[in-house]
Amino acid sequence: MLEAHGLTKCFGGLTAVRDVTTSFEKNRINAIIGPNGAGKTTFFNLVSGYHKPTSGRIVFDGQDVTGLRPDQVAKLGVARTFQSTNLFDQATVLDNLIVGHRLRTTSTFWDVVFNTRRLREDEHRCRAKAEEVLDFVGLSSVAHHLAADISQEERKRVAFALALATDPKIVLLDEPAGGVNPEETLGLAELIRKMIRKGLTVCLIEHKMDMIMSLADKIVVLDHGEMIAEGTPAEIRSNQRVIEAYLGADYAAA
Ligand SMILES: Nc1ncnc2c1ncn2[C@@H]1O[C@H](COP(=O)(O)OP(=O)(O)OP(=O)(O)O)[C@@H](O)[C@H]1O
Repeated sequence: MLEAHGLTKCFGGLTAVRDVTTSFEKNRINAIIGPNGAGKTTFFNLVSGYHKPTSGRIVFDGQDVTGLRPDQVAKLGVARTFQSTNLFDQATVLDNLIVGHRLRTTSTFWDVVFNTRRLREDEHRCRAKAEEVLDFVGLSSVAHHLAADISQEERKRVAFALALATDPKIVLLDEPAGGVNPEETLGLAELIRKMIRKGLTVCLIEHKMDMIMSLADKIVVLDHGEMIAEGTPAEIRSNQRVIEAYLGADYAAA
């Protein structure tokens, strides 16, 4: 569903992603792991159009999307979350979702001035979508709370909801369980499984190895921008190079 072919990104003299070729299958949970600075977020930035690759190609759903803008990539069905979720803290959770969705509707300034039927229909659609995705991520009960008042774990769920509101085919999650406790991490892992049951494809970056090892169908390991391994969790945890570069002896297969 998503393929990288010889993907490379240089920032001046630094090669953040170097000649990465891999693919992520439809309706699977894929993970990218590796030490800090390995190039994981840069890989997401390339795939979602935020950075243009220095060389290489990206193919999504059979279509070459190399060099497309973020909005064009998003329209094709690629959604992403960020390590930290910026919300309008003085607006409710529901309003944050509605605003996120409103930016993608077709009504114009004049529709607002004349309160046209198109505007009212757009508003209705946005609200319905916001309520649907908040229900999906389990946040209906805090829909009317101010974003400033929700927990870190709830912010993570709002990030998922914002991504899901775009009706994506694949969701790229950048550290979805960063800064949340172990019990909440299990809850977020369950939510990711629910996304798969809904037919979505997921690719996540995460440092929480227990979560990744129990969740991922496929793991790609980056180190200094290079892909040093790819495979199932069992293959990755017994890979000597990965153990040395990142996992340490704790995760070596018994
Ligand atoms: N916009 C940029 N300009 C210059 N250098 C950058 C830029 N973005 C990333 N880098 C550099 O590219 C390298 C890879 O960074 P990246 O953020 O992709 O790593 P990462 O694996 O996501 O790390 P972490 O786990 O800490 O989030 C780092 O050396 C980083 O400083």
